[in-house]
Amino acid sequence: MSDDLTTPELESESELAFEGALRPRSLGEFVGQAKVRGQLQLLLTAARMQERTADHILLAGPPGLGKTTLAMIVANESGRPLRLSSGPAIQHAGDLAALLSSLTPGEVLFIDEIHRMARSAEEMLYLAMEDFRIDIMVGKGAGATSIPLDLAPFTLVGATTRSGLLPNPLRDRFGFTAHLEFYDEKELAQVLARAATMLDFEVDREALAEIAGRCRGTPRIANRLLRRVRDYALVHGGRADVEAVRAALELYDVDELGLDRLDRSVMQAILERFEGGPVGLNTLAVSVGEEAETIESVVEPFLVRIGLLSRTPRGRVATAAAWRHFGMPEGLHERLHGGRQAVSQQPTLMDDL
Ligand SMILES: Nc1ncnc2c1ncn2[C@@H]1O[C@H](COP(=O)(O)OP(=O)(O)OP(=O)(O)O)[C@@H](O)[C@H]1O
Ligand SMILES: [Mg+2]
Repeated sequence: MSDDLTTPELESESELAFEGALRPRSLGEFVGQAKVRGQLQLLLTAARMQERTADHILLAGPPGLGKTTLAMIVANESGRPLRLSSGPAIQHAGDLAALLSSLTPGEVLFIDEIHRMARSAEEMLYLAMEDFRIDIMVGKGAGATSIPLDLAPFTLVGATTRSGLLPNPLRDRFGFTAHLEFYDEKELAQVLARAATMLDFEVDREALAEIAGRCRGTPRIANRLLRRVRDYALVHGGRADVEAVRAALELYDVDELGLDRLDRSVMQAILERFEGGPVGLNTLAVSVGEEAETIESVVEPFLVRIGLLSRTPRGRVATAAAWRHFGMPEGLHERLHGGRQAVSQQPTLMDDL
């Protein structure tokens, strides 16, 4: 399904195993994010020189950009064991107390989706991060007492796709926050070249560039598309060249901008049925037969990012780039909007096309 190919979230167990095999294991192998890599390198080196645990690290950014990978690299590079947990698994302060009190000195604790942890646990975590100490409540009501418990020093690595949802006191207790950015096409081509080598899959350089342009700035999608192209080359027995990439991805409804079927039907609805907009979210959702929530959180962010759509107070509006990409007659657009002024004039990725 095309939807599966282009969602940035992890799709299945088999994908998890596939990703595990391709994950870079050191900062040196990690492609792109030069700024974050430099910052982490410094932080880890300083900790090593002073023989202490590294500061707590928050990794923030959209799905599939390398947060889990970096957490593993932090443990690897500092030569410490890694303990994995996640926000949804910490539903009570007691869950966190059990986890924290079982850490060995210097361990790296990774809490994925940290914004989904229970409130009561968050408060316990503040103290733990700051003083390596927690207070355990014993008993109930008037007879309740708190027993302080010292913890082994540890490094917390938190990951979140929604850093805005983290309470400030928690955010402030991280010594360093890494904001991961979408990757450019050159970096994605490097991610792909590395993965192809590891998979022992021979693929033309131009073919890699062609895939890189279609993976929405996201290494996870890059690796996933590479897998489909590999299938295609295997079944059709030809070279893994640009033609094979085009044919394979056309089969899966991923176009040259990385748009999938739903992205296209949203854009086409705005252009064809609502004459380019503005159109309200709910009207739009009904017209393509999708939940408004899906359109808003899954479809629109990418369309906005690549400059096909703008969200205005009056509703969703197609940009000039959208009219060009979908091949609407220029004249029609002009007639409807009285010239280009009516639409976003911000320079976008699309303007390079
Ligand atoms: N900088 C990179 N260089 C090479 N491969 C990468 C890079 N970043 C991510 N990848 C690959 O992309 C895949 C997804 O990365 P990862 O699981 O770290 O993303 P994530 O940010 O944790 O996503 P989520 O928010 O869904 O948990 C991994 O298999 C990894 O191999
Ligand atoms: Mg992850």
